[in-house]
Amino acid sequence: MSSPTQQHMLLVDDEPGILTEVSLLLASSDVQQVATLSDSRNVLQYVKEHKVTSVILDWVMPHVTGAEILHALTAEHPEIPVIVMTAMGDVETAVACMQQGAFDFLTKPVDPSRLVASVKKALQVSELGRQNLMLKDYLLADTLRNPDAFAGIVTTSKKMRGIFQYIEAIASSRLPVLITGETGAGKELLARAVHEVSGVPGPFISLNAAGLDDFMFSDTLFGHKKGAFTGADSKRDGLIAAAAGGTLFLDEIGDLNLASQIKLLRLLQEREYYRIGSDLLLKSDARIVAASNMDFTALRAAGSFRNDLYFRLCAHEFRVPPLRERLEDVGPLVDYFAHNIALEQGKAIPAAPHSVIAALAQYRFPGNVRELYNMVHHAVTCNDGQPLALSDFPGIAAAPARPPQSVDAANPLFALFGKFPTVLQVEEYLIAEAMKLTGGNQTQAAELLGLTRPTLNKRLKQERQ
Ligand SMILES: Nc1ncnc2c1ncn2[C@@H]1O[C@H](COP(=O)(O)OP(=O)(O)OP(=O)(O)O)[C@@H](O)[C@H]1O
Repeated sequence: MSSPTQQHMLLVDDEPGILTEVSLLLASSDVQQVATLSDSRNVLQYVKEHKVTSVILDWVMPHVTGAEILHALTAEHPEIPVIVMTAMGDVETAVACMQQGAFDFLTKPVDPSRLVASVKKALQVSELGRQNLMLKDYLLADTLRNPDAFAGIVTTSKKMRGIFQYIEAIASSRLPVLITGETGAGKELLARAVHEVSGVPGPFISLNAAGLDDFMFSDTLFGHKKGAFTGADSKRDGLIAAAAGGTLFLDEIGDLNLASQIKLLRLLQEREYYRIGSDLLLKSDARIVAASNMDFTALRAAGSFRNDLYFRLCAHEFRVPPLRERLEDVGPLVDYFAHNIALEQGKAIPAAPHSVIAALAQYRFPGNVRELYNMVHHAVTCNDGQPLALSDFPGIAAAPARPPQSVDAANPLFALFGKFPTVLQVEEYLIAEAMKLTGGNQTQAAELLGLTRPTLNKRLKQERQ
């Protein structure tokens, strides 16, 4: 696990030898910022004056005992996990510690790997607690600390606003982020916002994993040594090296083959990798942000995505809602796109009448914001500065003046589409449902739909354009 930022451990023991031994052990295990105190009388004052994220506490000490300190800490700072360390390995002491709210109980001499595991867990819990608090503050205050990072994302949706706040809450964490959501919904745009908000000095580097076999993935991500294979005339640094100090965005991660998944898991766990053909172990500090439009529950159940990799990737996770779940964004997005496209084409900026927006809001947008952009591009290109008209949007029907009642209400098609759908709309709906049901597996989806895989693939590509 990569260490969370802003960690600050406090180690309390009256034996200086133990303080040195444990500090060295933690430093060699990537746990930085460990303060030590040998006089238990100073502990509570220290915690008051410093932002301590976790405490390791000796139980038997002169002056103030571990039990007294634990009691005070759990009462005044319940957010700080306390690990108790004692030579008294009896069950009664262990039970007393845990009942008083200790996070963990270790007996001396302490097993180093057990101690490191416990400390890392405590820091993780403390970090999650801190993020929860920040999240709560943000949600209650409804303000953004870094609005510029979201400037290019047009939205008036509360759901999207909640995502912006979540991104700010996890800004200082270096743990991976998993972004899910349908194609064209804005995952990459939000991944860039994660990068911007985190304020890291390095670049945002993007790699699309779709269609890459294990060799291509490894070569692109990790690079190769000169002479590693026929044609490797010179050394190549991979994208992970280019992302040093920054963010590596792995798009379409659900498509990654199983062999590459193992290599990515190693990178996430150890933050280490090898170039192809090289024995030299290299380190990476890039933050990983991954995205996919697939359903991970289905992929994991089918065995095509490793559980351990999934749990590493989703240390932080959010889903971008499809456009049809935030139809309030259709109007602002049409205005924004029409404005930009008209400027690009040197035309007067066309107005978008309410009737056009209302008609668009009836549509399901399987291709989401990308599809809306393409529609507006077509409309502005065909139009000459006049207000946009429904005829500029082929396939979009006028919104009914009044919601259809009586006969229509009983018809399941109306319940699904809000109006009688076109053949094209039904087809797109069926394809989207089949893809959802099969977790994005095109072969299985084609079977369900009674199509061949190439035909389905062609239709999906047409939808995306
Ligand atoms: N809220 C938004 N405001 C402005 N532009 C947007 C917004 N959401 C998406 N876009 C634009 O729509 C297009 C698709 O967005 P993006 O590439 O981020 O989607 P995606 O979810 O990553 O898609 P895919 O799964 O196909 O990779 C991009 O051109 C992006 O700039």
